[in-house]
Amino acid sequence: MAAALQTNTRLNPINLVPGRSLANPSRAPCRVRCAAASPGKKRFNIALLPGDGIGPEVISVAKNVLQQAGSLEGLVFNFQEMPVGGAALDLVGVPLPEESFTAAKQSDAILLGAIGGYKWDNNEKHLRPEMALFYLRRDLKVFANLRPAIVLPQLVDASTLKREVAEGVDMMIVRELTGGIYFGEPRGIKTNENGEEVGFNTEFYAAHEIDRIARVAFETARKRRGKLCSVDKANVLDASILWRRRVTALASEYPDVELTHMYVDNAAMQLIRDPKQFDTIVTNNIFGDILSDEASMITGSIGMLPSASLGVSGPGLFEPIHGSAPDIASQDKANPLATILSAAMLLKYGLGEEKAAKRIEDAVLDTLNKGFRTGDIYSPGNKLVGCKEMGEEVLKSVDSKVTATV
Ligand SMILES: NC(=O)C1=CN([C@@H]2O[C@H](COP(=O)(O)OP(=O)(O)OC[C@H]3O[C@@H](n4cnc5c(N)ncnc54)[C@H](O)[C@@H]3O)[C@@H](O)[C@H]2O)C=CC1
Ligand SMILES: CC(C)CC(=O)C(=O)O
Ligand SMILES: [Mg+2]
Repeated sequence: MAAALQTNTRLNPINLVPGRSLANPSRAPCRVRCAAASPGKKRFNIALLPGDGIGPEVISVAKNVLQQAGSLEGLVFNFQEMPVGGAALDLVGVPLPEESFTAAKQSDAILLGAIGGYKWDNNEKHLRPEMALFYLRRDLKVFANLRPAIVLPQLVDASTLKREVAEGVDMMIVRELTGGIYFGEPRGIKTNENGEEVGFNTEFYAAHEIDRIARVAFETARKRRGKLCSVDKANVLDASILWRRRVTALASEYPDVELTHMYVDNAAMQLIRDPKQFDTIVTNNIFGDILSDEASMITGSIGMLPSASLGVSGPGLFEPIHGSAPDIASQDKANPLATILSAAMLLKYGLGEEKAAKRIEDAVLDTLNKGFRTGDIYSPGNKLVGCKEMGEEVLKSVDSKVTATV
């Protein structure tokens, strides 16, 4: 049963392992010093950014799982919890306080819940909670966002697609995260010469931004099934024309990877028609945002999809792909598995601690095997649990695995 998630463990993307950064030498001495203080132990600083809505609920659960899996592998975590998003706005009036950013930047890895909520929806743009996400991603320079979408055998029936269409789906969406229309200039709302208000954004990509995400995607595909589909809108968008040209030019460096191109509207359709045709997808910021939400439903729920955001140096940012789900916040209904699996990605991609990551992945599968389900992935015959209980069950599975092997 572990096979489905293990597929994931083959995905170590090139040398994008932030925990090994030479550009942040402060971390290496810490590990040496702490290892000396407690022999056999490695110590890591983890920034926890719970955020809003269901964010604090899923982070609290994932933190315990991370701590437990780590401790079984001799890892000691020093957690520093900081406010971001609406929580920070309420506390100090800005979505990303300097102290929160500094704590994140100086950490070995960051685990984030989710940001946003009705309360702040009418704030001016620079005072919207979501700006914290954009500042974090931009200023941490985490341009490569890996979003694995795997239909676990235990959850085939939770998929909204027919069993024969969903079963066996295992894809990796490589989303460009720090460019494109979410960051492009000019943008704004202004009044035009006719006195009418106009809103505008700019889809902007420089060649180097396309090349670096394409390389991550080629390397990722190379370690998987060797198939890369680049998704764009090159029939109408200039930025996509450049995107396709640059990705195509790089293909000769990866002769072992089969490159195809697809327009995003077709890709949205093909994901539902025949998702198994996809192995690795590379796409821009906005298309990756949308297609990964779509892909999540193939796996059963948006509450199942983790993500890793990586740059060439500095800490990685790990978060579920879902938002703050204000409609179910504070009701103990959230599925924490996406965040728990993000913690596994943190261990694997952020800290290079694959064994601890596998403990979490196995524990998630074990918990699902035992039939525990939150409402979003529930099907008759299983045991309906809330966020906390799901977390407790995963924790028990992390522990029982140890008991079994001792
Ligand atoms: N990374 C982040 O922090 C993100 C933040 N947002 C923000 O979150 C807020 C809500 O946005 P929505 O568009 O409603 O997207 P959302 O992802 O928060 O929720 C969409 C739907 O999925 C459900 N859902 C999400 N996560 C779930 C989980 N773990 N377990 C069970 N059900 C879950 C929600 O209940 C809702 O019905 C907004 O303020 C938005 O800007 C949205 C997406 C990402
Ligand atoms: C605030 C949103 C753009 C964040 C989001 O939806 C995402 O990164 O998936
Ligand atoms: Mg999104």
